[in-house]
Formats: sequence, structure tokens, C-alpha cells
Amino acid sequence: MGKTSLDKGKIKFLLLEGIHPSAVDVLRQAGYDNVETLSSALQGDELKEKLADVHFLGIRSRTQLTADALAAANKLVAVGAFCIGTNQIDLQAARQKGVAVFNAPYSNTRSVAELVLGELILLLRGVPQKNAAAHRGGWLKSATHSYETRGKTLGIVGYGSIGSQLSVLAESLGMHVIFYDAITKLPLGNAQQVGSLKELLERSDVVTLHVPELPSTKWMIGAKELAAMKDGAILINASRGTVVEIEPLAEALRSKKLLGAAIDVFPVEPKSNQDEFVSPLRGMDNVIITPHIGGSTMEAQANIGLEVAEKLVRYSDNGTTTTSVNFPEAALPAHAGRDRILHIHKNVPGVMSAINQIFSDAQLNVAAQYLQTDEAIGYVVIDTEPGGASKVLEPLRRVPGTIRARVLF
Ligand SMILES: NC(=O)C1=CN([C@@H]2O[C@H](COP(=O)(O)OP(=O)(O)OC[C@H]3O[C@@H](n4cnc5c(N)ncnc54)[C@H](O)[C@@H]3O)[C@@H](O)[C@H]2O)C=CC1
Ligand SMILES: O=C(O)CCC(=O)C(=O)O
Repeated sequence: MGKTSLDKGKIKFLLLEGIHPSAVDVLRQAGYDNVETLSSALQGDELKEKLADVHFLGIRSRTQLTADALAAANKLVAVGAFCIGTNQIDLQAARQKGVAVFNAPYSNTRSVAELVLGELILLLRGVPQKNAAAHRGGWLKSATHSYETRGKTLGIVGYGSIGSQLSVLAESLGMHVIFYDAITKLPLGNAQQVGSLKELLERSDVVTLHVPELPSTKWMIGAKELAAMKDGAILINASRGTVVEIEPLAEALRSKKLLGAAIDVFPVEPKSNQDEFVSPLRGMDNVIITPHIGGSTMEAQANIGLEVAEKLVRYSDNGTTTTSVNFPEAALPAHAGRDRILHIHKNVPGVMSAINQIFSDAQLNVAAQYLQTDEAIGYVVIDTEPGGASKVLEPLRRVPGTIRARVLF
């Protein structure tokens, strides 16, 4: 009986952007030794060339996995986004190619919330400008525009994992928390949901943004929204660079409409630590600028490495897609003593009957079958007798509508 699955040693993993070594440890322990790691992101043709023989790809936020890049990745089985955001990946194109995408939705939540909390305390005290002046030999000892957090109103836009965790931390400082979200959310502690972004902007001393990059959040904060904020308020953005228009923000800071800002994410970010950071905010003492490090703590990165690598191993070892962000979710039992075949297809009528007919024609018993679908694709996993996969794999690949069929190791 011919062997139809790829040996683990031949399954190639490429991990970009300095993903934490905890990921490699997980992969090696699971028997995957063919792992290449790079400390930087790849772009354009360089990325496409590398992707040609890769089965599993790991990235963070810098690598743009466009439809064009995915078109060059003919062996790609799954992508691990070792972060929360997946806006850098064309999720639809990946799905249509049968490539499952996984992320780490919670591992750096606390890190972002803590950074924002620290920044709002420093900004309310005017520390960034006092610190900058002192480095130049100045001495700004003054209480003017210096405030405690206690009793101030924190406005959180996007009350998801990060926003709600920040809410709890801020209340412990005695802040009054209000939030705006696209959907109704359970308020934690004494926080209150408000009905509009405008109301939140008008009432908050500090506004902080924790929404994903979506068409509905693009340039959510521009000149009109900045004008609606309280005089002397503070803006913090550690979500995505497309949420805030930078030129109007710079103007609001220059005119002293805003007391200060902390910005971690930018519409255009340097591709590597060697590239120059260009922004109208450069040189403004009342702005804390950080290089997209909201989630960059040792704890978060180690946890993300484990979490995402484990998801990739589970998918590779037994086909489980639970928590995938673009794929039908299937939680599968072990398949010891059986051949397991994965068939990913367009969700059109007739595919399942064609698949079952192939097993019937080959006189192969189906030991177990699991099917999950979404509006675009179907994901069926079939267990059969040892050696059975080689009898049906090629006919399965010829079923009209098939995107990909393969046998697990
Ligand atoms: N700076 C950094 O290093 C990091 C940045 N992030 C960014 O933070 C974002 C938020 O992370 P989580 O809290 O984990 O996400 P989440 O998905 O748990 O929460 C997002 C919230 O935003 C709300 N939302 C979506 N569209 C909205 C709209 N148009 N108006 C108002 N609310 C809207 C959602 O309903 C949800 O409650 C991520 O998508 C990512 O882009 C995440 C981690 C690290
Ligand atoms: O650490 C990174 O590369 C990206 C962090 C981030 O923005 C995210 O998790 O969405």
C-alpha cells in the first residue's frame, strides 16, 4: 500500500518576525524538526519565494499575507498569526485556498492593558514633556495640568478582551469608566456603556481605543471626533494605525486642544527596526510614541509562542481547527490505528455524495466522518482502515469543487 502522508520531518515550518522560541520547542516536541526561523518580516517577491515550499507559516503583525502572496504558497496548509490581530492576512483568500488561520486571541491582552494604564497615569501628570525637557537640561517643576487619575472619566472604545480588562484595572485606581462598543456588552464593575461615540468623546478625560481594524473602524477618530473631545483631554491608541488620522491629531496637540497622547500603532510603520520611523508626531514632547509594542512583553510572547504552535500542531497531527479565525471549526478525537483524510471543498451541492460514492466504490469502510461547513467551504474529515487512504486519495482530489485533500501523518 503506497504511503500518502508526508513524513513529519518533511513538513516545513517557517516562523518570521522573531517569534518566541517557545514555539519551536512545542514544534520539536511534537516531532516537527524542519523549522526555519527569521527575526524579520518578509515582503514582496522575497516572501513569495520563501512561501513556495512552506507547509506552515508563522507571522506577527508586519508580514502582509495578501491574496497575491498566498497565490505563491501552493503547499501552505495553515498560518499561525502569533498575535491578536489578523488584519494583515487576507482571510478570505486563505480560506478559498484551503489554508486555515489561527491566532492567539488572549495571550497579550494584559500586556496592552498595563501599557495603556501606565501611559494614562504618566500623561495625566505631564511626565512625557517634563522628562523630555529635563533631558535637554530643563526643569519643569509645576503642578499646572498635572492630575490624579482618581475621579477622572476613562472612555474605552471597543469593550472586548483588552478594553474590558483595562476597565477593571482603571476602576481599581478610582477612575469612572464609560465605554462605547458596536454591540451591547456586559459592563464590568461600575462601568457604563454609552450609546454613541460622540457621547463618549464629550464626557471622557482620557479616550483609549481598543477596536480591531475593520471598515467600520477606519479613520474612526478624525478632525470632527477630536473636536468633540473635552478641552485638555488625552487620546491613547494601541489598537491599529488606521483607526486615528494622524495629521488632525498632530494639529489638536499643537493647538493644545489635547493635553497629550500615547500612540503605539501608525498608518505606516517601519518594516524593520533598521528602517526610519516617519510621523508628524515626531518631536512632540507631549506624545508618548512606542513602536507597536503593546503586546511585546516576555510573558505575552512566550505564551503566544506556546498557544499558536500548539494550535498548528493539533491541526497538523489530527485536523482539529477549533478557534480558527477563517475555517469551519472541528474538534476531532485521536485517530490511532486509522488513516485520517482531510477534504476541503467549496460548499456546493453534490460534493459529499461524490465523496461517499468513492468510499463505496473502493469498498472501504468509513470508520468515522466529521463535517463542518460555513457559507463558503466544507471541511470533512474521514477515518478509514489503515492503508485505505491510498485507495481513495486521488479520486477524492478529482471531485468537482475540491480545494484540497490530504492524509494526516
Ligand atoms: N498594540 C498592540 O501591540 C496590540 C494591538 N491589538 C489590537 O487591539 C485590538 C483589540 O483587541 P481585543 O480587545 O483582543 O479584541 P476584541 O475582539 O476582544 O474586542 C474588540 C471590540 O471592539 C468592538 N468593535 C468592533 N467594531 C467596532 C466599532 N466599529 N465600534 C465600536 N466597537 C467596535 C467589538 O465589538 C469588540 O467588543 C485587536 O484587534 C488588535 O488590532 C491587540 C494586541 C496587541
Ligand atoms: O506583537 C506583534 O507583532 C503584534 C501585536 C498586535 O498588534 C496584535 O496582537 O494584534
